[in-house]
Amino acid sequence: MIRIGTRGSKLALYQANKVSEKLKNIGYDVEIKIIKTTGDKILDKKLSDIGIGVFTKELDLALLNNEIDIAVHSLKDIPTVWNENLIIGAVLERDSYYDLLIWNKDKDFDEDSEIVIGTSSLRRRSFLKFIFKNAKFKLLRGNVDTRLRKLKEGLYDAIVLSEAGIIRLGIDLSDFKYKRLNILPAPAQGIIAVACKKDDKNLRKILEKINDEKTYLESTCERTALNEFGGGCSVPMGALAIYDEKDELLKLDAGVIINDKIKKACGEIKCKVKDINKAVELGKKIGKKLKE
Ligand SMILES: NCc1[nH]cc(CCC(=O)O)c1CC(=O)O
Repeated sequence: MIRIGTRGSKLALYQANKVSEKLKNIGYDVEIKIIKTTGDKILDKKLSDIGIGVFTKELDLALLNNEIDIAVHSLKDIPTVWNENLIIGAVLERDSYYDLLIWNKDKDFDEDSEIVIGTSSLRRRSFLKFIFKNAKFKLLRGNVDTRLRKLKEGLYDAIVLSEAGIIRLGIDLSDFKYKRLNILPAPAQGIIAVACKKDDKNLRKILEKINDEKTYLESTCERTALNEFGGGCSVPMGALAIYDEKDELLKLDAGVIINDKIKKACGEIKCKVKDINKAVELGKKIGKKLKE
């Protein structure tokens, strides 16, 4: 029996169920345990103000205390410097990495409008300032349903959500208007990750069987760039790595906002899909470039 730990939100449960299905398909029994995290309890603050690992801490402890065997997370919620005894044992194939801007149907605005945009993410706010120069930003926390309800109630002119979250929840956006934003996603956005204890050799072997190698390579590259630049969720950094399997070429685009200016860096490296060291090398190089 593999005990899966997860947060209790609909999105988290969807993600845990997806991992559960994959494990069942290869012959394992699973059980899902719900654990509340600090990020679920504190709903009136920006994520960057609550601290690092707000969505993982309680699940990390449950892993270390052997109350669960694996924990399922959105990879973008796992800090790059995390816990030396834990490891990402598998990632699932990436879903959409786009951010969506969503607004009420009866509303019209353009890039010069003085609109109020709801988001709790420093990255989204910082990058969007360059598109909507006169926009004001208002805190928006809570699960995806709550956020859409607040938009409908008119508390915001528009809000930003990840397309992956919307698709996973099967949310019908036909009551709204929306478009994909042309901004760099959070490192590892749209990726479901499975964590386990580093010394749990048996479990790591099992997780290897459900791991998507291309996604693992890409997310390692993005997360290395974030780690090299430093700061985790408290820096407005976006990064997107894409591996072309035919050409065996890994490309990374990254950007940060510093003092209201966008700094961008990009690069590429030839490598095999299993060559994680090359992904680390490229991530470090681009992270360093951004720092200069
Ligand atoms: N910040 C919370 C969070 N963490 C992961 C997702 C969705 C899944 C993903 O983008 O990987 C979301 C919601 C959102 O950003 O709209």
